[in-house]
Amino acid sequence: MNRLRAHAVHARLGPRTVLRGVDLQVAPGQVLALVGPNGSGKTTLLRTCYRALSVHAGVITLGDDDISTLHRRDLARAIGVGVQEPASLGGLTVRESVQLGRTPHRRWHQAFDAQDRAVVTEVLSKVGLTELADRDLLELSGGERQRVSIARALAQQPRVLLLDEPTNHLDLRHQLTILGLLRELAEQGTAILVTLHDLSMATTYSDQMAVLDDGLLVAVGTPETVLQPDLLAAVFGVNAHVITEKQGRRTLDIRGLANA
Ligand SMILES: Nc1ncnc2c1ncn2[C@@H]1O[C@H](COP(=O)(O)OP(=O)(O)OP(=O)(O)O)[C@@H](O)[C@H]1O
Repeated sequence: MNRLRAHAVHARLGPRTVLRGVDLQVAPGQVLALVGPNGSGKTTLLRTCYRALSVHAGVITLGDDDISTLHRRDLARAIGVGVQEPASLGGLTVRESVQLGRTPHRRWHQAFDAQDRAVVTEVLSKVGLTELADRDLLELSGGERQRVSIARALAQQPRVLLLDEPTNHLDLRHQLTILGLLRELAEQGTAILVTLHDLSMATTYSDQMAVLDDGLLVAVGTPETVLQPDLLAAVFGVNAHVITEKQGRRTLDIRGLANA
């Protein structure tokens, strides 16, 4: 029902074909990390998944529904999106901005109620923004803005969460907080598709990884099956391998550049 799936998706930006037949699915309870070099098409794939960009060919489905046929409000209720905040977005406080995540749950002109406010307060606390709740967005650092964007998506309480580089600009403590939150949400049944540049974090925190290279999906599976040394060298140009500890925890041991 809440499975998000890309079927043979092609996407174009201007004259360029950026996605070339991508098949991918993320199920409830799963964190799927989408990784790949700069320009491989990660953001583009994410954008097709929340209809910010139309597919050139193929289809994106949520359960049995083609997302292009869903009413905007139904799509917004089902899919939460956290992307980089534009720096110039001011005139709202952090709390007001996060509260906008509740909009799909309200009728037209219906005021936010006590439940909305409780959700917002909880989410602000989870991402460490309680102290900044009344600050104008213009007065935030890059990492703080990033957490506002994530908080707004979480306040939506979506069944599917799409996040583009959520750990960008975040200090290590906040990176671990956010990735821990994603694990918590997945355990509660949310389907999570997240783009990450940090392969180590992706290895440790995801259930599944998908590797995009020049618009093609070249591998999908658990981090240890996907991140084979040959793939890490060919796609990312690094000499690295996954270590699985006895307790099942995975880490990526990065030795350096592949040809060094
Ligand atoms: N407006 C545009 N017109 C034409 N090509 C574009 C446009 N925006 C991006 N591209 C190209 O599309 C390709 C995919 O870009 P995309 O942003 O999806 O990659 P990405 O994997 O998210 O990259 P990064 O890791 O650098 O964020 C890149 O080759 C990029 O140069």
